[in-house]
Amino acid sequence: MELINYPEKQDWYNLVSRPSLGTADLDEVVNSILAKVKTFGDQALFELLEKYDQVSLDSLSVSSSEFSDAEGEVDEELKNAIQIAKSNIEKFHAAQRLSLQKIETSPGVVCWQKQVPIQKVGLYIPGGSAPLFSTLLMLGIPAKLAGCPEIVVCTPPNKNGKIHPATLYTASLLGIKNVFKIGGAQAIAAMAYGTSSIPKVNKIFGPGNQFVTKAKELVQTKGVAIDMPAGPSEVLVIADESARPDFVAADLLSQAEHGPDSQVILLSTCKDVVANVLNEIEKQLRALPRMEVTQKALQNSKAILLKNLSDCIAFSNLYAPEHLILACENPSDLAGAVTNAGSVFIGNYSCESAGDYASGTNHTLPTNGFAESYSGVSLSSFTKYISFQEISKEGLDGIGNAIEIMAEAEGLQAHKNAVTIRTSKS
Ligand SMILES: NC(=O)c1ccc[n+]([C@@H]2O[C@H](COP(=O)([O-])OP(=O)(O)OC[C@H]3O[C@@H](n4cnc5c(N)ncnc54)[C@H](O)[C@@H]3O)[C@@H](O)[C@H]2O)c1
Ligand SMILES: N[C@H](CO)Cc1c[nH]c[nH+]1
Ligand SMILES: [Zn+2]
Repeated sequence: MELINYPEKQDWYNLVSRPSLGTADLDEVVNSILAKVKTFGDQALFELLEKYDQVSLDSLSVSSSEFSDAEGEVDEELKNAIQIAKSNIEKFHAAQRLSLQKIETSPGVVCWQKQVPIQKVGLYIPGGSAPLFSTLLMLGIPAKLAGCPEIVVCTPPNKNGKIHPATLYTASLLGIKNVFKIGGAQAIAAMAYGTSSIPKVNKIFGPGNQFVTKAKELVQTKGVAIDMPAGPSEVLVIADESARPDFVAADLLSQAEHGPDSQVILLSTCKDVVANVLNEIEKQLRALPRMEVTQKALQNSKAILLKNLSDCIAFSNLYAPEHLILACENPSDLAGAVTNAGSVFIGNYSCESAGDYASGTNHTLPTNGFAESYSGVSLSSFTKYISFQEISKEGLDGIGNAIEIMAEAEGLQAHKNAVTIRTSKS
């Protein structure tokens, strides 16, 4: 991790940039994948599976026997853990249901909204370097709670053409049957355009690597909605003297192990805290099975000394991290000053992994600074709000003149007439 001592505020802008894996032609590669899938459908998907996942398949869909085999392959301990996570995620997301009221804005003018589930949703479950079945809980649970009638799941198969049994067990637990063996930009293209095997959807959800994230960005301009840009994982920790260096190091490593393009940031006002955390990272890193990938992410990562905690929060708000951990003496005070972050973890015992798996919050979150303008996935991500209004004759009499004046001022006579024709003949 690069150590940076007390940078000047004008230099902060250079410090918030995220690493890229250096695929200069990313747009070109992804555009070409999208075009192939749009033109050749399933045939392109089979070819791209061979090219990028080194697997040759006859069918893209997961069969019912694969679902039942998976049930037997997941041990009871993991099933129980998944059920605990499911229960907490359900509780947190069910509480997000809104009670929408009818509002009489003027006498005789009644307006209201109805929450309607998006009819066809596509869930992308990452599986390149790790099978993230937890992501299926994070997307499948709110999709089911919202009442989305058609749920399509795409996830990359392993070299034997199989989906991880825990992913299939989780799908069964949630009552999701449409699971397809396809990953990367090609999976996003399939759900955006539809192929003979994979249905076209209205909105695509889910995190992924740079190919997946770029594909989501490109298809959203072509008629399909997306949740948000949810790319390589990141965490920013603000640690003061009360922080435990071993805990902070463990949290930084937990996000660094996601991939070489992940980034972790440590902010502190105390030299000793930074030195102790960096020592701990070295110690803990050596024991990690994904040491190599984690080390690469750490090369993109920074430990920054700042003058005071209000500078730490100001830097964090500029960085807009996917995850923010406040390992500080008075974390609640700092939490109140957060304006940009995907999800915030308060105090020494709120480890980021808790939000990844089982506390109940959603782990599909905006990265790369997009927390400035996007929220993470929630129940409302799976619904649309349709507005309704019912206006009586008296109601229109009451607001008609205002409408007529405004329409005339905009030079839109037909708009004015639609009111006048109703109100002038009474
Ligand atoms: N922001 C969030 O909410 C969040 C949540 C979970 C995971 N993540 C991130 O998701 C990512 C998962 O990435 P992953 O790679 O493990 O899995 P992935 O499923 O996103 O991508 C794997 C697919 O990428 C395609 N691919 C691989 N190399 C390619 C190439 N050279 N050209 C074109 N396509 C190629 C392959 O088809 C493969 O199936 C990680 O970066 C992780 O940090 C983010
Ligand atoms: N930290 C990831 C979001 O950036 C989510 C995840 C899933 N499994 C482990 N972690
Ligand atoms: Zn994680």
